[in-house]
Amino acid sequence: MALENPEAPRRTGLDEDETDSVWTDMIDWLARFPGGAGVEDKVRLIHNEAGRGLVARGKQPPGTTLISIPNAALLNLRTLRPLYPPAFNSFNAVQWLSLHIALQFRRHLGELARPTASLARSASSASANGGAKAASVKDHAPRSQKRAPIPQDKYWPFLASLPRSFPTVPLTWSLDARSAATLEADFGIPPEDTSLAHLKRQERTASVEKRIQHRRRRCADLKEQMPGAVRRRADDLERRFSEDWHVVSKLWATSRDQVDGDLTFFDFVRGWLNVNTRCIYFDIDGKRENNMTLCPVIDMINHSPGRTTKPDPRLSSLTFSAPSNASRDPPLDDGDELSFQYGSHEDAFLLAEYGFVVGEENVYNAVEIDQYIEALFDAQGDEGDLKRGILKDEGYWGDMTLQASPPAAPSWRVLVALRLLHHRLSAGTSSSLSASTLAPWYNVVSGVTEVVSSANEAKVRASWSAIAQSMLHDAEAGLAACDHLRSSWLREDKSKVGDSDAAANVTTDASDAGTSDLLASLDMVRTVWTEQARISRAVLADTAQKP
Ligand SMILES: C[S@@+](CC[C@H](N)C(=O)[O-])C[C@H]1O[C@@H](n2cnc3c(N)ncnc32)[C@H](O)[C@@H]1O
Repeated sequence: MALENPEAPRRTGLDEDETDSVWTDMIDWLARFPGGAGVEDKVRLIHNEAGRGLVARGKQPPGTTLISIPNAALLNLRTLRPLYPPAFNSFNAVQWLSLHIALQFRRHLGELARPTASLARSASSASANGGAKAASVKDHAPRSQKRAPIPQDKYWPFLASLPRSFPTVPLTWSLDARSAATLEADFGIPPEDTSLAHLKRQERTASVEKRIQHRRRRCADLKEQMPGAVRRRADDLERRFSEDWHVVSKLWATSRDQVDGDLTFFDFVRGWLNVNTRCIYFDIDGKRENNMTLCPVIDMINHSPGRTTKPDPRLSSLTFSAPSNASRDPPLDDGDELSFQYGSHEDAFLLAEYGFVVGEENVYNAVEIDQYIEALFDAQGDEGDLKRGILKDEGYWGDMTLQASPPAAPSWRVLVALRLLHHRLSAGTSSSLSASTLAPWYNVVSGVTEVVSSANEAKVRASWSAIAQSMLHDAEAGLAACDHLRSSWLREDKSKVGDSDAAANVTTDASDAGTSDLLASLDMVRTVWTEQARISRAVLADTAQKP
């Protein structure tokens, strides 16, 4: 769970008609809580390239409280615990919230099929400019709710507003790229899982099977185009997801008779991605990892890099206010979108965790060069290993980047590593090092001197410039591969539309094939490559200017 920045929330997007009724129901439900009325007095819901968002109703004076959601309407460990038997107490917040959403989706919505759900929805989910609304609630009509309510239904009017698919999140590509049998094996899904059984049935249904195969291929293509930094983060997210699924499904297997409901793998995926993209830091006096909450309405606020205004927990509510006089965030005029910074995150992180990118405006964008630097140390053999150990001991190993924001340059950590790399040790010192051998380097690290030596500095510069060149080369190859893939998808879709035109009563077309969400995803991957190229070029240009 990406909670290193306490202010981080997470994601969504819907079709307008459906959203509006779901939104109205949620606002009515909130009004039943003491302090929960008047949510729409100062804000209103909009739909834009980020999915849904909130804008100010009228000019809002600095510091005005715009939204105030009572603590009782927040969904977190504190409010969830009373709804479940003690057997579930061992769950952490992510696991419990994900399970709860999964059970509620299944109970109120029934089968949320994968991947045809995203196929059916995808055409309307991506905006004309190539952005993708994160998800839709229109995937499935709600089941009629004739059954008697159970305690766990308490938050349904809020949960009904949550997205049910996350087409631009790499975890979705990774799952959609696999067959039911592979998923079953990879995630230890029990054979009786109804969502997997549904997918297996679809795989055997001639009319759907082709589209599933088609999407599977494209998702595999998308995965292949991911830059290393996205891949690393996406792998990490998948590992966290998988661990939570195992913990929850294991306990569920022995305690399912204590709670009304059916847990399925794909519902859990949706629950987990909602938690990961929408939770807001909120202190419930628990372990740090559990200090998080889902929060109606405030979870509709989108991300803007650099904003300092954040959701603000008060004694009995979670609030969001117009930027204060002291803030450098722009004041809110009528129709201006509310936003805050989910964290100081680069696009690779935003894509892997939340399914969107910002592009050039993201001041945190940087190019990861750990692998390249590691290779340079490897090439020095024992001496390189020794130096790597020193960097680790001193806390300088890893997280080495080329940075865009000004001036474009390698990070301090890169300089520290490269200065040590090029500070050659005399023969025989590779097993034991005296302080004096390393003194010139330590002097630079501690700021006593600026460079180890001019010769060392020249080699350092040559290294980083070679690395930037290599990163630029990789980025250009990545961009070309994305463009090639895009053209081949479009060509393939065009020929499909032609085929279906020819066979007049065949309904399959490009939109059915889920083209727009995949294209939007590809554009996001492309943006990360574009940023890598831009930053590498800027570093090279800056290097060239220096004597
Ligand atoms: C907390 S929700 C915000 C509300 C969301 N837009 C919705 O429709 O429910 C976070 C999600 O919104 C979308 N999002 C947030 N900020 C964005 C941005 N600057 N650009 C594009 N999408 C954004 C992403 O899908 C993200 O995962």
